[in-house]
Amino acid sequence: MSESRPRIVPEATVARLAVYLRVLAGLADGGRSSVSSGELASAAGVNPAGLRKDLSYLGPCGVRGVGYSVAGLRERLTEVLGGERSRPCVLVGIGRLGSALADYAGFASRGFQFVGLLDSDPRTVGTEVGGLPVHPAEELEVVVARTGATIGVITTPAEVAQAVCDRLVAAGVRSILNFAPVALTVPAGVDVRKVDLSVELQVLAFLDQQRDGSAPVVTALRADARESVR
Ligand SMILES: NC(=O)c1ccc[n+]([C@@H]2O[C@H](COP(=O)([O-])OP(=O)(O)OC[C@H]3O[C@@H](n4cnc5c(N)ncnc54)[C@H](O)[C@@H]3O)[C@@H](O)[C@H]2O)c1
Repeated sequence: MSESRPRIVPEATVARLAVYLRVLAGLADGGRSSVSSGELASAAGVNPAGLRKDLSYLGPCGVRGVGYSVAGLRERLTEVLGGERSRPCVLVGIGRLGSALADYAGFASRGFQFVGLLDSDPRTVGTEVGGLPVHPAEELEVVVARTGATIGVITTPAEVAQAVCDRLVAAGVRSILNFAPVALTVPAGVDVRKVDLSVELQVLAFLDQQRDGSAPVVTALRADARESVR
């Protein structure tokens, strides 16, 4: 009985599955029909054993000696990651970063559609970014209810991010992507992912230091630890 229970996919694996999907989309655009595990692993920046372990969550999908069908694996990953459904997102804080995100067309092609933009600055409210009008921040609950947004993206200053998050959650949003440099507190049942480019840069700086032998205390990270920071 226990064999039929679905395996829980760890969050770090989900993030890597999304990277494989992006790599496969690029290969498909280039007209490729198959890819070896070595090539896919290298393009995704992981080791082949890690790739095979990650893909084992999808069930059988590769053919020994042939590799993976680009279309087949892409379809399976899309299905598992829920990318077939369009996900409506609201974006709060339409400043420099928020405007750049709202104006980026690449999210829609991956199934993430901005459906509502909100800002508290009267100079920004009423302007259009990426073809959408910016609504006053007070309308957050109305916009979430009207659009059925399921993901809230926060690009406000850190001081107000928790309050914005609380309002998104109270309005029924269960997935938050936070760019503000603050750890948000959310009730059980709500998922928060934090994006922090400075952490990524710090990791790169450390790996660079380690490569040239000037890392001060930790001289080597275990291979699996290196894997988990990617
Ligand atoms: N995660 C990263 O790697 C990364 C990179 C750059 C910036 N940031 C963070 O992203 C956030 C935005 O940065 P920015 O440079 O775009 O700032 P910005 O000042 O240009 O934009 C912030 C916007 O939020 C709006 N705002 C303020 N309070 C609000 C509220 N209560 N409700 C709705 N809107 C509100 C402001 O009017 C402004 O338009 C900051 O927290 C910054 O630290 C993160």
